Amino acid sequence: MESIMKGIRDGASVLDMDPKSTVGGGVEDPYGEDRATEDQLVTPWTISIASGSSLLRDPHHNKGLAFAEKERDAHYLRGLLPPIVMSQELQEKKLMNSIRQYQVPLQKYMALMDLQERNERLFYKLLIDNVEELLPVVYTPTVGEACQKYGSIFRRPQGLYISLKEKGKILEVLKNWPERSIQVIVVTDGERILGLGDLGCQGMGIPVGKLALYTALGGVRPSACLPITIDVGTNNEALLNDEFYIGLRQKRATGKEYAELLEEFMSAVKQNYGEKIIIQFEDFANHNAFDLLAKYGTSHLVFNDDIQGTASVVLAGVVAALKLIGGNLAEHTFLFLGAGEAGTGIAELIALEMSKQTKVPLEETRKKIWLVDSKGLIVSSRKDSLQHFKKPWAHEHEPVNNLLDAVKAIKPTVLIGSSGVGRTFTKEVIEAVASFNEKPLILALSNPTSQSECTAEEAYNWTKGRAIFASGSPFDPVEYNGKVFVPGQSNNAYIFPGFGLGLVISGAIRVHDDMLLAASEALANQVTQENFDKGLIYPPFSNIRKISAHIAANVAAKAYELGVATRLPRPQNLVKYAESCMYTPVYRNYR
Ligand SMILES: O=C([O-])CC(=O)C(=O)O
Ligand SMILES: [Mg+2]
Repeated sequence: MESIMKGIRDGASVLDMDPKSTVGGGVEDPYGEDRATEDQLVTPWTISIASGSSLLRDPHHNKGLAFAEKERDAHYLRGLLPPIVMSQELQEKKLMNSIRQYQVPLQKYMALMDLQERNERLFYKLLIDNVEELLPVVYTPTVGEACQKYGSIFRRPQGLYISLKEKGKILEVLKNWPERSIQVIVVTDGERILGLGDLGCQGMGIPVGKLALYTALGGVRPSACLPITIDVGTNNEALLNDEFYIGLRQKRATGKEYAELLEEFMSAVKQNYGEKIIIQFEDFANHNAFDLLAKYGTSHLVFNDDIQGTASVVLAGVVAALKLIGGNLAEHTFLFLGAGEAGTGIAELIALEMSKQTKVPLEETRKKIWLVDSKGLIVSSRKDSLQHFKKPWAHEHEPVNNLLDAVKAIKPTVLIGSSGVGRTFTKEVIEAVASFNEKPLILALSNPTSQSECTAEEAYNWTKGRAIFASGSPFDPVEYNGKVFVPGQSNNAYIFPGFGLGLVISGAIRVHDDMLLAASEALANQVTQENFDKGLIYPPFSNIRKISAHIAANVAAKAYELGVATRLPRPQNLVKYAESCMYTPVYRNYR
């Protein structure tokens, strides 16, 4: 009972098409009609999909009760559905009602994952229309808990698992994935999931969640997104002893064995998908993250979200915050707690921007930025024993062995937490920062909420309401002295979906630091006076698709300028073009 359906697989295909054409042409029809003419509808956009009960089980095409009478006739659905025909809007209302009944966030997460597997368009419609409410469910903090319990809540695979068992066969494994035209891969090896540590194979929740945002926030087609978890074992004893653990039951492979598997993976990906495939590294441990980025940054289109995405979002927040705290970027002094991927990545991008603004060499601008790690302030006398990514931050200073003393010695105007360790911005630390800043900028970036360096309430209380505060995971508004303070969310979710879209629409083949600066600039420009008046340094997520289009346009423009864009000719109006390419989850008509 196969029926041929002529139409676009899931709406606008972002790449390889003419924006004026309605076929794969990026222009989404708000009414879900495929208006293309018959002869435009030839392969590759003519597709064959299941009908009847298989159609109801195909999440890409299933519309549930929204199948119209004619569709029910044409696709053998008569009798398989109750008589009512329900609009997508009413389905959305019904699902939001039921999700709101759940008290436990993990139950909401599971309900949403079930929906994604049942009816993809409805899932994305919910996520897009209710982004502020649902982001904390499909993303941080709930996705962290989901990863911790992934074995127990596992129902169906949502991405590709590549373990040591697949060594020598990775290309074949990639070919097992049902979709062909992949544009973005998010890959993790599970060693540093948010600030929760080594969750091994159960890290899969992260690529799945990140890619859901690629679609909902950045408009990349769901069928172009591929979540991958590389399983080389785990050093997490609790997981190794958990009877429901889904990964390899062995200690992590390292050294040559690890490098060879990654090498095979990287070349198989390029061989299978070509050089324009985006590979986003996510939640690798420091010791692998920097090396992988350096090794593959010159041969592949790679992007490390924790180093580069986080850097770009924080730079945007800092630049926007200058409107509230005053001064130029180079006039500020930065102190970080945490000198890993996020800390050093952010520090470097801030130093780079300072250097561009002031024409002062990078080696000099770096001196405005100080980092504290588990052993204290990073200073030149520690240089020999430092990991390579910390060395640029080893400035001349006498040793200081804790954060509080470092705050007193350095007197930062901006305090940034990138440690992965919760509650490390103590009352003394925050009070010290507040003692020499009228408006201290405090960013507690570690995720999920349990790992945040301080809470929003602490930041406002301990600074007597003077802090400009943002955190990686969301906090509710706080009332202090009769005034309501709305904390911002400084999370790479603002950046990577639009950044990726920018790479896709320009056909970029490499990521360059200037593209990260371009993304930051676009995001900072989206903060309105109304946002500033509320003390916000980021625009609300409710506008994220517009924000992503602006980020994409700025990134694409930079890719053209740098000569790494392959999609020619360059579209004139890149913002409009980006918008026109974005996937929308409105149901298609199958008639
Ligand atoms: O996933 C997030 O919320 C941000 C991020 O990349 C991380 O914390 O590793
Ligand atoms: Mg991450």
